[in-house]
Amino acid sequence: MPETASTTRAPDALLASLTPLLHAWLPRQRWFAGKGRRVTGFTLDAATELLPLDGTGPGLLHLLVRVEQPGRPAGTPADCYQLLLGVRPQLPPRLAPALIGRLRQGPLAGRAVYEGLRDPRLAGLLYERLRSPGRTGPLRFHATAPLPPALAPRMLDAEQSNSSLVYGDSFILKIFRRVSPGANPDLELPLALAGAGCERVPAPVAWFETGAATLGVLQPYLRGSRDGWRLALDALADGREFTAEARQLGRATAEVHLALAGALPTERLRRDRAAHLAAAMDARLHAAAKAVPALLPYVPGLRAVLAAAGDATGTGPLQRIHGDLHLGQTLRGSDGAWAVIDFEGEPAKSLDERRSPQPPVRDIAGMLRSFDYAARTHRPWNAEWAARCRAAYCTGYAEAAGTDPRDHPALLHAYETDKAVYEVVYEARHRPDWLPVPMAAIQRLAGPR
Ligand SMILES: Nc1ncnc2c1ncn2[C@@H]1O[C@H](COP(=O)(O)OP(=O)(O)O)[C@@H](O)[C@H]1O
Ligand SMILES: O=P(O)(O)O[C@H]1O[C@H](CO)[C@@H](O[C@H]2O[C@H](CO)[C@@H](O)[C@H](O)[C@H]2O)[C@H](O)[C@H]1O
Repeated sequence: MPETASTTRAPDALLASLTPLLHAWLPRQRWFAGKGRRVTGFTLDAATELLPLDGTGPGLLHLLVRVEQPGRPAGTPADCYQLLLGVRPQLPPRLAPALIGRLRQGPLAGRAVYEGLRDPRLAGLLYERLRSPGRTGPLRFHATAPLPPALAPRMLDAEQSNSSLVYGDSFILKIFRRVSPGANPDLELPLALAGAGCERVPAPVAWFETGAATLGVLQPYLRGSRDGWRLALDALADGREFTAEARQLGRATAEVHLALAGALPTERLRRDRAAHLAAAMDARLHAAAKAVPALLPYVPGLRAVLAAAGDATGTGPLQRIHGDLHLGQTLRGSDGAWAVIDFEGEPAKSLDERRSPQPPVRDIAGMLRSFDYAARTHRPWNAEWAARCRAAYCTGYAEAAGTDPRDHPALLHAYETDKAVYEVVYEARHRPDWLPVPMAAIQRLAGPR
């Protein structure tokens, strides 16, 4: 498809009219990463009309908006978010829950602005755009193979860091919400794994980007699969073991690690790099204790545990990893095979940090924490259930990778601690009711005070 110049006219006037609506709506979105800090203003990086706004039918406006908030470290840009806004003269009743507000000024005054992804007509248009590679204004669309036409869209209602649309139960499109310059690992790693013939990860079939940042990825939808978190909770509720599944999951993790190490550059873990990793954990702990003072009494005990990462040399090379592995990032198909999804890494970390080679034990620690999470959210608490899952997972990993993470217990503890610290901040920001879950781990990992 030839390039179509669809950058919106009068972007400043448009932003001025949208500003009051965004002030009220954006901070309430689950995917808004700047929670707890005031929003002081917006600036536009790009505004693209994927469907004209001034017609009698719906318009689709693609925005990359920077959100100004106080407390940003000097020299770092404001966070940039991707928005897909529907604009209609009248909003049909079925779209009422998607309403963001009505424009009060400017040439489009009176029109309703709404979450465009909730409108099947606009979500369908986005899919059709992905089917025909090419450019629209600053947006570039790519596809690896021809895609079937006209698949009915539905937006997922999962509590997510991004937003996803399922098309006809055949494909799932993830729209990244906070976007940063650089290849998003959620496109980069699945593409590399597909190239390496690893079948544990759904291979991207289309994506769009700006040349600087990845904006969305379309992958096959694993119909009939269930995620590991749900399956683990069901097993707990039914009083069932989950060790066979955990062991298979350990194998799947090892296969993904081996494929990533084969497909992308690795680094030898030298003493200075290990010291740097330990210092970064220490810095994260201090930042976390500042953000969540409940951590403060545990800081001395936790620091001692984290220091072990400084002696990590001799535990294998650094490599690209998943970066935020937990049960919710795994899907078990009807054939019993595990798949791994969402290679974006921890949403709060910078893209550079998420793309840097890491010890694979970080992922293992993430999954071990997840078994603990599942057991902790179930009543009565069943610590032994989690311990058996954790052991089975490590056994499975060792069978496929040839190295057992339990051979380096101090390192494993350090990474579990780092993950639990991350979780404390994550829960305090996003789900305060869940804070006791990682705090229980913090108490255990910090040892007696
Ligand atoms: N390929 C897929 N097949 C089936 N379901 C999927 C697939 N990819 C993601 N999902 C579902 O979508 C949800 C959100 O996807 P995820 O990549 O974890 O997004 P986020 O980064 O926003 O958390 C997952 O919990 C999963 O249930
Ligand atoms: O899936 P995301 O990339 O959005 O990851 C974030 O949200 C997760 C919660 O949805 C969070 O995971 C934590 O809670 C899970 C249970 O809901 C648990 O299985 C994980 O072990 C625990 O870390 C994840 O940390 C966060 O980055």
